[in-house]
Amino acid sequence: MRDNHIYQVPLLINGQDVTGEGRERRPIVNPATGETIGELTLASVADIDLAAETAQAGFEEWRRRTPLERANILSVVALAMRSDVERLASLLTSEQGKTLKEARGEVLGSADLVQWLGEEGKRVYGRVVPSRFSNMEQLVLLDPVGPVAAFSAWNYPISLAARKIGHALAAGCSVVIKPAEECPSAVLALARMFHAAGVPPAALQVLFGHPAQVSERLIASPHIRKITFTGSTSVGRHLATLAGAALKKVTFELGGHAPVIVMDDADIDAFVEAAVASKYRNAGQICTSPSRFFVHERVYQRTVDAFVQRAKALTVGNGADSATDMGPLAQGRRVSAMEELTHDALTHGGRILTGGAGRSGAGYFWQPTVLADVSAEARLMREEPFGPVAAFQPVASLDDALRAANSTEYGLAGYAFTSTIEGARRIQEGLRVGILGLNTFTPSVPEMPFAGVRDSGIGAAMGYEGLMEHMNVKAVFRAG
Ligand SMILES: NC(=O)c1ccc[n+]([C@@H]2O[C@H](COP(=O)([O-])OP(=O)(O)OC[C@H]3O[C@@H](n4cnc5c(N)ncnc54)[C@H](O)[C@@H]3O)[C@@H](O)[C@H]2O)c1
Ligand SMILES: O=S(=O)(O)c1ccc(CO)cc1
Repeated sequence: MRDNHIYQVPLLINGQDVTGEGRERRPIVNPATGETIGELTLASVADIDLAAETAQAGFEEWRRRTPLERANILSVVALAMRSDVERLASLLTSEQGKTLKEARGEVLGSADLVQWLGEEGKRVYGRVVPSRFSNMEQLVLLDPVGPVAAFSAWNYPISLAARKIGHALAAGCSVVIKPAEECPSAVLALARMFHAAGVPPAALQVLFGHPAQVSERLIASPHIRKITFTGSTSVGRHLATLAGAALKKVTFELGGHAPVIVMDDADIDAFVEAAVASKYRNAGQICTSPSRFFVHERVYQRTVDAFVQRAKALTVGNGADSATDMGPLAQGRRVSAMEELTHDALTHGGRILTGGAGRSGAGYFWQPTVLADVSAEARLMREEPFGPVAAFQPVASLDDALRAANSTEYGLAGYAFTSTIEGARRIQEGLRVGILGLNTFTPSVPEMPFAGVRDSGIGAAMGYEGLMEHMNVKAVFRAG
């Protein structure tokens, strides 16, 4: 007999809840307590194939809507998200672990994004190119690329799903999304809001399953024309191989290991306040999280001391508790990763100044951690921690800082704090990243592209550039 308190989460194929007999299920766990709170249905191979085939029909229907109609529907979705913010936020907190305040911010930011994408979809113009031939017009038309297979991650379940679904629908594409199995409920609720607002059931479907099986099957499907993925670089590399073999367009938003350069002319107090808030946001589980701090030796000790003092003041606990500043990590395996990286940093000469341990009792907790003097050989300086661990290293000059910052293959976000124009200009030119914050840790906004370089991604999300990733160009020569 099933426990009545454990809820069921279905797949959503062509507008129908799919939970039926014979399908595998997996538990949904609250990371703050370790308790099973729900159960998720996993797609069969037949479910995956049906979703892909249905997406083709959904595309034919959705692409015929005008950009204005599509924008109006997305605007209704944004309103629904805002008015249901408390329900969505509490689903995020109970399945992902983040604080309710962070969860509300995620929902409201995602609503803004969905609305902005719909609006921007009205401005995806083609071009008239002056012709070199008389009696002929040369036009560049933009067509939606077709059904999209989207894979989103567990750190920002609503935000990442809203990005994937919002881009595809605003561009006129249909989408099959496979969100993270760990935190499914808020994304399913979001998908239902799109349908309620007027998106045809076949144009947006939600699959959960065995990730490798779902991606292999969808990427190979003749109906799917584009792949978009957010997750680790290693999985991205694997999906890139599959997409390459099938000649499908891709957008990949992968890992990052953001360097932070702090020069001796920076406003240290302002830096520390912003840096601690940014480092421990979402328990450090953000691809743009600042993680390697290269601080000029003249202000190193002062900076580290002030950072540690603020980090120690954070209250760690269940995200549902209003006193909590930082919730648990999303899964037990993230705690193991923090243990391994911290231990390795210590064996490479690093010093723990605060944190460095979990919490006794249930739940996947790891204290806000600061490590000083971590050597370049430590894994922590080369591998993305994706958790609440900050590593500090002193540097003697801006050249040294840039060299250290550019020493990994990642290239997502980077940050630098300096008060000189000359320093800012050298950093702008020298830091190998796709997103640069100068004297700020401002997170992503809808109107700016979000794009990693090197091992951090291919293509862009958000901004005009994100929509263009979902379009094909058609060159038309019209004679007569
Ligand atoms: N860029 C981001 O926003 C982001 C988000 C989450 C995780 N990560 C990365 O993930 C690492 C740790 O998390 P993880 O171990 O869960 O990473 P992961 O790459 O294994 O998983 C991330 C997401 O990808 C999905 N996934 C995994 N294998 C897949 C496959 N073969 N096909 C399709 N989807 C697949 C998972 O369901 C999960 O939601 C971190 O080090 C970080 O680099 C990055
Ligand atoms: O909260 S945001 O800064 O918008 C943000 C950035 C990146 C990601 C992907 O990890 C999620 C949220």
